[in-house]
Amino acid sequence: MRCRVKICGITNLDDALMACRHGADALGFVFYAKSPRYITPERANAIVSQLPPFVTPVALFVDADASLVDAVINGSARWSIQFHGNESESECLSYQRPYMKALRIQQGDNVAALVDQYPSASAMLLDAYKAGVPGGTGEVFDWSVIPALLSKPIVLAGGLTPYNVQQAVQQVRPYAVDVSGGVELSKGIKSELKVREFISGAKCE
Ligand SMILES: O=C(O)c1ccccc1NCC(=O)[C@H](O)[C@H](O)COP(=O)(O)O
Repeated sequence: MRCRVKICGITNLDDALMACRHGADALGFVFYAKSPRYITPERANAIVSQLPPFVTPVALFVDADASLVDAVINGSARWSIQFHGNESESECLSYQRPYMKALRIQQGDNVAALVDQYPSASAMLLDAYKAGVPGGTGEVFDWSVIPALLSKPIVLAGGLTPYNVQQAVQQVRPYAVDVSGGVELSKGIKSELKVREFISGAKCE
């Protein structure tokens, strides 16, 4: 089964359409004000309204107020959600949208038990842990801590690049891979060459 690709931290229409042209399956939009990839709900919904079909926009939050989540998802029925903070399953479920829950993995974590805490999630995103940095760290975690069989599709994230994504896919066999910093020219601005190479490397059988 081919590995799907989410390009995260989209901040402008040109990068969104470029990623779609190269085969991105999902685009991530960061609604966390401290991130250099932060985008307003209005700008994100303007981009989403111009996306081609068969690409999923993913709204990314870190322990956000319901008012912010609603301001984003009420702008389009296409939104899927990624909860990247300490959100409980009941909070994630309350928005009645398909969602992924991100887990920031540390050595010694019982990954299977953490995944099982979100039975209603459509997938679990496994990311690197860095104290004080909720995501977009650019750091890889030890993929060997990921059990071969888990109760949910896995989206692998954290420090992926065009140079390590093929190894990541072959070792972990995730449902999808996710990248933000590894395909950028600068924070929030994507490199077409890196995006093209990343997607090519991720989707090779
Ligand atoms: O991308 C961000 O700036 C970010 C900030 C705060 C919370 C989450 C964030 N990104 C979430 C993602 O899904 C990233 O793609 C993921 O953390 C991997 O980032 P990177 O290591 O830069 O590829």
